[in-house]
Amino acid sequence: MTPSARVQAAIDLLDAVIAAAKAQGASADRIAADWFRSRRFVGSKDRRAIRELVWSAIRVCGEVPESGRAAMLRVAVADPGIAALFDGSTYGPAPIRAGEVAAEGGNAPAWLSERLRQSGLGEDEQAALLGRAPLDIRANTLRITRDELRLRLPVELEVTAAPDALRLPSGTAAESWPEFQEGLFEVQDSGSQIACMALDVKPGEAVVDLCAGGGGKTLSLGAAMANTGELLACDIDRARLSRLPDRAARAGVLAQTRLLNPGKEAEMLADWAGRADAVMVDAPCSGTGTWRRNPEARWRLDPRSIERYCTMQANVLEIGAGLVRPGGRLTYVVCSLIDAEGRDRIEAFLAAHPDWSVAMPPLPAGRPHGKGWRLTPLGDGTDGFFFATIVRRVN
Ligand SMILES: C[S@@+](CC[C@H](N)C(=O)[O-])C[C@H]1O[C@@H](n2cnc3c(N)ncnc32)[C@H](O)[C@@H]1O
Repeated sequence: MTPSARVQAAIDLLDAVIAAAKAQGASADRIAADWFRSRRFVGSKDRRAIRELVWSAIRVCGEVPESGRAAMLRVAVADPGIAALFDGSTYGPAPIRAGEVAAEGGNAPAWLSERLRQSGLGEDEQAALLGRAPLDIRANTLRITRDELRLRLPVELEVTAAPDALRLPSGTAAESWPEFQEGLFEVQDSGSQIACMALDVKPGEAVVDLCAGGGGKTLSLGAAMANTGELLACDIDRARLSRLPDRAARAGVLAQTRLLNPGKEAEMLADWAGRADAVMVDAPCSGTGTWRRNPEARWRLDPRSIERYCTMQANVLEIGAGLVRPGGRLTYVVCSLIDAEGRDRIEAFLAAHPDWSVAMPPLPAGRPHGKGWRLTPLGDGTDGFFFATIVRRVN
């Protein structure tokens, strides 16, 4: 493909990504995968270049762009090399017309940028939410230590603040390595690893991961428990939870799973009521801390979606709290940096439940935020997280 044809291909793909974002359809990753699958003639170098162009355009457009062309024109504003490729050549984009308007730049839709500002994130912190994420892995301590793993892997690795984490360059295909198939490591952002440390689980404890999804945090908790005690992973999403048993088998983690019916969670967990030593509540959230991985997610949010997440978060926090024994603890986690979803949720919970108090263990990165803890891409090189560990008073 010529460089101009790559730009036109990126414009076409962006049109599909924008339409899906407006209709709450498939993610940009999914759309790109399907798009390339139906164009097998596009070689791997061209694919990489097209993806690069598409994701650059998604990153620079704060508001949902009118069209793929308008989005690519925003890239061209800052990059004369791209502007020159609007040359009208065969398969290339038509030349830029006098007065043709590029999509609006910025970090996020204006209302969302303002919510982040009110949550203490300035322009530089917001810009860092749109950087490129490295690939962090976690040595599976059931099988190997971080140092031993480092010696076995074929690449240069950085260590991060999380004690079992190693950092690889963005886009490394680590899941194709034999060491991954052997369960020696998991792919997990260092911030997520540190959020798990906040629950401080110990061998022999009875632990529930209430919103386990595909089990990213369950596997980390199982390793910290050295596979002793009880570990129950729950979710209301059958498809997500069904991925957990295979992952747990590969990692050698012993965990039970339980699919919950929405609205009947407490009933279906009656055997755990007031019994858990520790509960992880990795709540559903707007994901503003994960834009490095899926920057187009910011085009899908509106103020009502944040409210809906807050309602779900209050619900799972109550359900999780009902499982904790007197003297036991709960870690509430969101990968969002909007205070309504993090800091304010914990404050509201504590105000309504005087028998609970905050008890954060020492952590290797991040800083206090309200009654909890915050990690950010700019400050910590991790995804953005808010989390807080709270303890139920012994009566
Ligand atoms: C942030 S994701 C979890 C990610 C997962 N813990 C991990 O580390 O990979 C939030 C999860 O909460 C689940 N969820 C939403 N409402 C729930 C409820 N009422 N009870 C249990 N899980 C719920 C969602 O299905 C989703 O999988």
